[in-house]
Amino acid sequence: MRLGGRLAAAIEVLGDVEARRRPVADALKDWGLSHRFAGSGDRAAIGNIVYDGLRKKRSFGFRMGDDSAAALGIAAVLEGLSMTPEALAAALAGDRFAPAIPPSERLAGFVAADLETASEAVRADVPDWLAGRLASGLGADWGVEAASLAERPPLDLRANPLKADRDKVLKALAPLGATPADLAPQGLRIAAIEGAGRHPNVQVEAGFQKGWFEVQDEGSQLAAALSGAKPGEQVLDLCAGAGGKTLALAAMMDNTGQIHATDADRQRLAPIHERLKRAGARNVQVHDPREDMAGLFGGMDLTLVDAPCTGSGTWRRRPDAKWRLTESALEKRMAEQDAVLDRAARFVRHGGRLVYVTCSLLAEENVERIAAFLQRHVDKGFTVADAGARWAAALSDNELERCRVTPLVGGSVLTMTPHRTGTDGFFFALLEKA
Ligand SMILES: C[S@@+](CC[C@H](N)C(=O)[O-])C[C@H]1O[C@@H](n2cnc3c(N)ncnc32)[C@H](O)[C@@H]1O
Repeated sequence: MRLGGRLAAAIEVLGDVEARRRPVADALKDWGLSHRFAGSGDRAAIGNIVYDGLRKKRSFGFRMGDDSAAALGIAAVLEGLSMTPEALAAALAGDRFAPAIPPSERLAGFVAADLETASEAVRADVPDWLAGRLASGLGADWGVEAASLAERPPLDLRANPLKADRDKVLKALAPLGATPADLAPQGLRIAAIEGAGRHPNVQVEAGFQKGWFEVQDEGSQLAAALSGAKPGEQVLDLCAGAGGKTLALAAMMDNTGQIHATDADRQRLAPIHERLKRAGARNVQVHDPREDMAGLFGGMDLTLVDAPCTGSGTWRRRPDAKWRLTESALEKRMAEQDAVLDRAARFVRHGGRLVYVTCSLLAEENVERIAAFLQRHVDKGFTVADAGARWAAALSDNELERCRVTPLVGGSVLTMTPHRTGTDGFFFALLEKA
């Protein structure tokens, strides 16, 4: 396909996402199924236009003076492929599959538009109703922080020391451009894609099949590392999902002690079995959601709540979620977070730790949930540990400023963001039970 056909396809998918308020991955998959002639390079290029258009939907709409699917697709091509309006017009000339494009003076207006005259929510590429909420979670520079959620993300991997050390994985993946991650000790990074490129499919690599590495955002790796899981401990991963953090914990514990992994959703949990096998993790017992786990009450050294959340910290990877999020969905997540924290508290032994993680940057899902938990459990002996000190102990001096540390009742909690930490947005809190 030439650029015109790719752009037309992207506009069709953007229209579908908008009209049916459906996940972008589903819309792209459907388009692929009904256009089997499109090769993998075409699909990647179409995907880039669609994702870029959704990431910057508001600022592109402002600069184009139009937020239709066509305007967003054209803006994404101009910016994503660094094309001038003239170069775009020339590339589409004579292409019968190309969409109509606005007159060149309007495209010149897009290039010259001054975003400084736009509202902060437009500059940050977020819905208006979320602006104040992001500000209370991220502080005065929330606009810059939120805008970084509209950039293309890197592909992050975690070497699995149960099977291979990081140097070995780096060597194997050097041809794919993998480099050591900045902060996570086992992390590797393949930079964000440029132009019409695409990330390599690392899951077909022999090293992946042999369990040498996993795909995991560096923020998720750091959250697992900060939990301080140690060999020999009893650990409960209560919201294990497909096991991203479970696998990281198993490696930290060097396959000793015991991790109990479960999730409310059997379908989400299902892939964990295959992943554990491939990673060589042998200290994990997976519990069906229907199982009665009362036998573990009061027995865990570490209970991890990787809570269900709005996922606002992952908008780089799932930009459609940013526009679909509603206040009622946020309230529902908050109620789930309270419920799962209350359940988790029952498993923590005296002297044990309760770790709460979200991939959200909204204070309502983060620091406010911890504050509400402490109020509900005022007589249970939970205190907030100094997560900032844990971060400082784990990283070198010049990296201390890389995450946001918020003091909270005698301790502190952490927020990682694409802008500061170069990771997805994550919140981390650790409570200790006296
Ligand atoms: C952020 S995801 C977990 C991701 C996973 N830990 C990882 O690292 O790959 C949150 C998970 O919480 C689960 N969940 C939601 N409510 C729950 C509850 N009340 N108890 C346990 N799990 C729950 C969801 O099914 C979902 O899989």
